[in-house]
This record gives sequence, structure tokens and C-alpha cells, in this order.
Amino acid sequence: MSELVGPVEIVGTGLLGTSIGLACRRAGLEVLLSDSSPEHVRTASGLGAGRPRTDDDRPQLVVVAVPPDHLGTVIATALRETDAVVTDVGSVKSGPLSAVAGEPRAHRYVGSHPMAGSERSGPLAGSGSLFDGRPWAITPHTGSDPDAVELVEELVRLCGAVPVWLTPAEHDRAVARTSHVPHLLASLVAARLADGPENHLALSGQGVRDVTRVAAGDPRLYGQIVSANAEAVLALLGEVRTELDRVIDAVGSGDRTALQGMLEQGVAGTQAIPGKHGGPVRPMRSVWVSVPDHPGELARLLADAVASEVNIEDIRIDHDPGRPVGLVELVVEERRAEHLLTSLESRDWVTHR
Ligand SMILES: NC(=O)c1ccc[n+]([C@@H]2O[C@H](COP(=O)([O-])OP(=O)(O)OC[C@H]3O[C@@H](n4cnc5c(N)ncnc54)[C@H](O)[C@@H]3O)[C@@H](O)[C@H]2O)c1
Ligand SMILES: O=C(O)C(=O)C[C@]1(C(=O)O)C=C[C@@H](O)C=C1
Repeated sequence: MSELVGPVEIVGTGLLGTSIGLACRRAGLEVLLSDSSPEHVRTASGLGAGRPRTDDDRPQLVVVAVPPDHLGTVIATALRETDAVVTDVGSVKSGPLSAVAGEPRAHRYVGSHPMAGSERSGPLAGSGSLFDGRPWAITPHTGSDPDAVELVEELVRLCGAVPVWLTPAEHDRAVARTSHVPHLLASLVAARLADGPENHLALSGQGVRDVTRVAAGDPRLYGQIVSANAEAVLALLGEVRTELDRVIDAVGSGDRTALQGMLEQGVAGTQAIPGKHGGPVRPMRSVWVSVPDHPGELARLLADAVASEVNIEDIRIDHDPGRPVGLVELVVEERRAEHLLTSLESRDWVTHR
């Protein structure tokens, strides 16, 4: 049984690399940082994600967190220049594997992919709690050393994530469905807003923000991700095209039954997404609270929610700078929502039922 004692080297100190560095430091491991941008290494070090790697360092585990186009080269270099186990966190797994397959050192390589991130890039977007409770795919290849797989599993658990084992090919089909096609469709919807008249855009509510958030991600990064998974993405885009034609027909002909059938499939899709911790979906409900735009009010609301002994599963803040009051959405288990509402109201919060 291999034990992760460090040092852990992180190549690529952007959003993902810095977040992993912070999580490893939190667990007391020594973390070595490198990046083609010295400025990113400086920033990540300053944030407490580790220290710059030197030539004398001997990492136990190398985590490659560079953009997809560079993964293969950087993984191969790490295998050649160290004795370490090497993993990467790239969003597509077949490409990096084919870059090292057949190499004598490939037994030390185990691919992985945390299903956590953000529409932001770079070290300043990093967070040590990014992976808490999130699925993190581990995708060993047939030649992966079992000790190397165990070490990567330890990294995943140490970062607070939940390991999910898949083959590289199955992983790529899975993320085409859960990440890459959703991203493309979010971009298509968001693009319809770019030149929208101002008085139309003034009516942007939470719905359009929910549907388009990921579309703000770096186009260069997502261009590389989607291109690297073209086959699986294309198969699903073909399905979407067929369905889009059906929607156009149903709306155009006023076929309410067909339209409703399509919307019902959408409801079924949202219900198929597992709960945050990987278990079955627990019904959730949003509790809306008005929060005055004064320093400390949000902290007071959260303290009152904690005092109500209700677990907050998610929180969103809708704050229009022109308004003196922000609207905070607390997402809680449905069965606890009424208790939270009553408890907050008894503490003089204005809720929206
Ligand atoms: N953004 C997400 O939500 C997310 C989530 C899971 C996995 N990923 C994957 O993680 C990887 C990193 O993504 P990110 O969002 O952290 O990107 P990022 O742009 O924030 O960081 C990438 C870092 O890699 C550095 N870099 C680029 N080429 C390099 C090279 N050849 N050698 C060393 N450093 C190099 C860049 O300077 C940058 O600091 C990608 O492969 C991506 O597919 C991203
Ligand atoms: O939460 C987000 O912002 C993300 O887009 C994260 C997300 C995802 O689609 O779930 C994006 C790409 C990664 O490869 C993994 C995770």
C-alpha cells in the first residue's frame, strides 16, 4: 500500500494546479510548483499553494495541470525526468494516454479528472476547497501500476473529492454528455445575448444566468477540450440537432403535445443528475431572503442560517448594484425549507415565499 507523503509537484499553476496545491498544503504536504509562466508560479506561491520547484527536488507524485494541447508533452517529460508517479487533470483522457502509451515508463502514469472548476482561469481563481464533495475521475490504463493508482486515489481523497473509476474511453464519452456538450449549448444561448438590445437584456433574471454561467469560460481552453473529444461530442451534437429540428417543428406547428413531451424529457434529465455527494437526488428548495446592502449583513444571514441548524447546500447572490437590497438564494433540502423560513423570519429577515 503506497502512502502519499510528498513532495507533490504541480506543473501548471493555473486554476486547477493552484487549487490542488492549496488542498495538499492544507493536508501538510510539501508542494513544488512549476509553470511556463514564472508570474503564475510567483502568484500561486504567494497564495500558499507551495514553493517553486528546484533542480534538486525529488517529487513522489507529479500532477500535470496544463491546457489539453500541452498535456501529452508535459506528462512524457515528467515521466522521463523523474521517478515519480504522474497524473494529469485534463478534461479529456484518451489524448494524453496515447501520447505516452508504449513508453517503458507509462506504468507510472494514471490519468485523472476532477469534475470541479470554474469559468475563471489562472492562479487567482484557485481555491483549496474547490474539490470538496465533487466527483474526480481516475482513469488507469491497462499498464498502470496498482501502487500508482492507489497514490492518485490518495490525492483525490486528500483534496476532499470522491473517486470515480472509468476507462479513459468511457470517461471521454461521459464528459461529452455531462460537460462538453452542455458547455457548447450554453455558449450558443449566451451568444444570442451578446448583441441583444439593452432594454431586453435589462430583463435578465436568474434563469439566463444559470443556463449561461459556464459559457464565460476561456474560449481557448474549451476549444482545446472540445477538439480533443470530437468523436464523442459529435455523436451527441447529432442527437441535439435532431431534437432541435423537432422543437422547431413543434413550436412552428403549435403541436403542444410534442412540445410538452420534449420539456418533460428535460425535467427527467435534471432529475437524473446525482446529488452533490454522488448519492441519489434529494429534493431541494430555494429559500429567498432580502439582504440589505450593508457591511456584515450577509455574514449575519449565514450565522442565522447556521443557528437554524439547516444545512445550506448552495448559495447564490443576485445583487444589482443599483438596488439597496440584494437577493440571496439559499438552497436547502426541501423538508428543511419551511423550518429555515420560519426561523429566519423570527430573526427579522424578509423572506419571499
Ligand atoms: N477550468 C476548469 O473548470 C477545469 C476543470 C477540470 C479540469 N480542467 C483541466 O485542467 C487543466 C488546466 O486548466 P485550468 O482551468 O487550470 O487552466 P489555467 O489556464 O487556469 O491554467 C493552466 C496553466 O498552465 C500553464 N501552462 C500552459 N502551458 C504550459 C506548459 N507547457 N508547461 C507548464 N505550464 C504550462 C499556464 O501558464 C497556466 O498557468 C486543463 O487541461 C483543463 O482541461 C479544467
Ligand atoms: O463548474 C464549472 O464551472 C465547470 O464548468 C466545471 C467543469 C464541468 O463542466 O463540470 C468544466 C470542465 C472540466 O473539465 C470539469 C468541470
